Amino acid sequence: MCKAQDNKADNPHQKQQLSLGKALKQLALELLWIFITQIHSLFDLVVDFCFKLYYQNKIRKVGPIKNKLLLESAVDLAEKIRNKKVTAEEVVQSFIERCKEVQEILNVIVEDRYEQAIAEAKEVDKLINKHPDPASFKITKPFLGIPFTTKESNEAKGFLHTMGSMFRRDYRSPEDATVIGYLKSAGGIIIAKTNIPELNMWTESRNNLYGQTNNPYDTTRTVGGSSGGEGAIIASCGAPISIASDIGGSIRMPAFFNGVFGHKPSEGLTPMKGVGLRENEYDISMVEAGPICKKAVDLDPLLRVLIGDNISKLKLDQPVDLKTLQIFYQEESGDIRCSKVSGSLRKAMKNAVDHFKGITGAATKVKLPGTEYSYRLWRYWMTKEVGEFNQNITNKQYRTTAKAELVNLLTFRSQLTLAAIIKLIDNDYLPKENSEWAEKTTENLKVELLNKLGDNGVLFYPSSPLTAGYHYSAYFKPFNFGYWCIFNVLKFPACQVPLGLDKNGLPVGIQVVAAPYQDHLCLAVARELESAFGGWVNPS
Ligand SMILES: CCCCCCCC/C=C\CCCCCCCC(N)=O
Repeated sequence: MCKAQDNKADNPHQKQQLSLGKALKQLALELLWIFITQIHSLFDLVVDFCFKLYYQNKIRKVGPIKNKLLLESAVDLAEKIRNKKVTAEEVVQSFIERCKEVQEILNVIVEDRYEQAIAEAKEVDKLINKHPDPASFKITKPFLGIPFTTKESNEAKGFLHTMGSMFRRDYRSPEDATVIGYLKSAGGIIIAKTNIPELNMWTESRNNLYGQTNNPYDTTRTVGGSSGGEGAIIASCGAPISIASDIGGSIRMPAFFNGVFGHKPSEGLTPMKGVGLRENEYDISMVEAGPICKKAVDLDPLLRVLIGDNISKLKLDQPVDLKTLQIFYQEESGDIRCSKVSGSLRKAMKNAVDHFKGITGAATKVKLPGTEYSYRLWRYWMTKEVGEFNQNITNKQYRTTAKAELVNLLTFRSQLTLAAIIKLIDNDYLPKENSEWAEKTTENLKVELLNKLGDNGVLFYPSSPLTAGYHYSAYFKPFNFGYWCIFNVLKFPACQVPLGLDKNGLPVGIQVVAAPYQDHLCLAVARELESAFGGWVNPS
């Protein structure tokens, strides 16, 4: 038998037939792939057309910015406050006024503490006036007098912490999440909390307590999730900086849909107590807290604050020579569940790649093995996270099921959002992922990407196949968030970088990914892309 096979392989005619068979199989697979993506694109077009019909003439935009302070970076504002060129009170008051102005259109703030924030700003001004060396606050309190917001799911003392769930509607936080405490210690003044999806588990920020948040570039569009309120408030200049969190794209997705910067740091850097329902600081997890801001210059100082003593794990002080950077880029994940990457987002990627080719002389196109399973891999690793969704969704009052909630939904008794019920269906009815396959595929992908990036490489990866969709349209494209969640699976740092607007006036951008603990590379590239393409664009 063996001999016969050997003979077969030795025969050049047979060899030719085998390779012809292989080539035909490859061709058939490629044709099938083209067919599926075309059908998918057609489906997306039809969905989009229907939503467009429904939402036509309903677009509203946020009003113009009259106060120039709102356009500045937090770093510049903090410097001006320290130099007494402007008071903390004036800065805080300016952002509060803007929050009130945009709230009516965006429905972004879920709770505020404007009066206390102004009182705290006055105390900051007193401190600066009597201090012999206010410039020294640059080191000890780099954000002194700077207003900030955070998502509803991050605990902040005295604020509601409902997680967007009817089951927690009266729960108030007795303490700050550790990261919130860090930013307060660095001089930040919390002014408000913003909207999220129920339990942070959807790609739009809508829930039964606070309703739906609108995109400042086009109010008929989503802000993304789960830090959707943060993306919208930063883009519309209601706050200069914010603290968000990301287990499946929750920093980068809203940053992308709202045209601002957002960084998910490397694994295990930010303390997690009080972020969502977490009680421990450094459980092994895909989640990280991180900054959202409209100016790239704010990413680095804010990241330093949020990681506390873990700063020694990063090389934030190491200069980055962009000319010697190795640039890799991938154009599609290859996941047939996802929409095809749109023309405007391909163009954004090409612009970024071409710009860096001009600096480094080269950029290498890649297709990483396993990105076609992004959602399935994330789904598997979610089973290793602390807490069970079916329990958490009722605030642990009882363990619910998809079946029970579907019955409740049909009899108008459900307290849950449709998004939460979809997640229950996914948990209860779709087949579990094979652990051996998931772990091996993750490991292969990780090794492959690590080998490429080393300690001086970055990967440009699409943020998403599509720009911000119409409200509710995410139900028809639930898997597109695979483009973000794959970097939670890998636990690599990833920075969302805005690259202007498309022809519909919606933000475009890319993700910049580096190997673990090479966050400084992501941030250096983000600053370069901002200076080349303009970064955040005023939505008004
Ligand atoms: C009709 C059943 C179809 C089931 C399809 C389910 C597909 C998606 C399920 C869940 C998507 C969750 C998206 C979570 C995004 C969270 C981002 C984050 N918190 O970092």
